[in-house]
Amino acid sequence: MLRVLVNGADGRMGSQVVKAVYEDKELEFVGGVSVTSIGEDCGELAGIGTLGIPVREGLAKSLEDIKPDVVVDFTIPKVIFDNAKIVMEHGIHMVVGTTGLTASQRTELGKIADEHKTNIFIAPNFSIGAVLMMKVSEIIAPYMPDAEIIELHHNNKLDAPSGTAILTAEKINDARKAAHAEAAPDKTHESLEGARGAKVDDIPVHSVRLQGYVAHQQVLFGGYGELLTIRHDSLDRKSFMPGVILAVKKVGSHPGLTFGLENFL
Ligand SMILES: NC(=O)C1=CN([C@@H]2O[C@H](COP(=O)(O)OP(=O)(O)OC[C@H]3O[C@@H](n4cnc5c(N)ncnc54)[C@H](OP(=O)(O)O)[C@@H]3O)[C@@H](O)[C@H]2O)C=CC1
Ligand SMILES: O=C(O)C1=N[C@H](C(=O)O)C[C@H](O)C1
Repeated sequence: MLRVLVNGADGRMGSQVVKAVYEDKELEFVGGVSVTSIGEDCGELAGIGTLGIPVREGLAKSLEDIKPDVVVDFTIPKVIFDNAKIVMEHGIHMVVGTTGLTASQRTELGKIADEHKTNIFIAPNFSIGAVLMMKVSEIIAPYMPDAEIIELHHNNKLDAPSGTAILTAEKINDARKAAHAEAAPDKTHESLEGARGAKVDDIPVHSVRLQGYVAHQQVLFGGYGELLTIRHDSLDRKSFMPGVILAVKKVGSHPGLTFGLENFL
């Protein structure tokens, strides 16, 4: 049995992960940590006890007390780098779903993993449909290099653009560069700043935040007299759980840093 601790256990994603770990016969849920609460062996999922200590200290203390095999983190972009560092310094494997890590932070975390002979897996999106949306976009990009991304999320999301949109744009950019394919120049002058979205590389990304959405993305490719649109919708956070559970089971056998769920499929 792999012993799993969930950081951000009472969040929208963390609470789903707690349930998914509970329900898996090969995994043991050994504790949950969040800002307001920290506890061991949450018999009743909602009843995590409070220690009343700062969350950073709370994470370190729970690692020392509980000694999990794997920590899954779904917290907030501001703290994820520190969280991952603390976990790996304790020699524990880490699965990161929290968005916001830059490429250089990921590289640094990879080095820390190597130093401590522990493994870290990071994925901006754990849903199979989103992974396929990115894969298909990579395949299309050399043939239709003009692309824009619209990502649509619930209004409580803290970051924009989404981690998925950034990774999709990077993959499209890499694929069109490798094929020496170029997008048409953008001739538009913005009379209102931001009208053309944010640019990841040269790819415009538009972020929508509205109550009612969960997690959605459209990748729009334009061609000569034609359009191709790829759309993915996560309608329920359960869509991320098979990917999270797979990562928890595989992280121990993949040394150092692994980035992206496609590496485990
Ligand atoms: N990779 C993927 O497939 C997915 C990634 N995400 C990403 O996961 C992250 C979490 O999303 P979501 O569950 O919706 O967010 P929530 O706001 O619902 O949950 C955040 C959790 O983090 C805790 N938290 C808040 N501040 C801190 C802090 N300073 N230190 C430690 N923990 C803290 C909260 O504790 P408390 O409740 O006590 O305040 C809560 O448990 C986001 O970055 C999001 O983009 C989301 C969906 C899928
Ligand atoms: O905050 C969310 O909800 C999500 N965040 C991830 C992202 O930023 O890409 C994954 C998914 O889109 C849901």
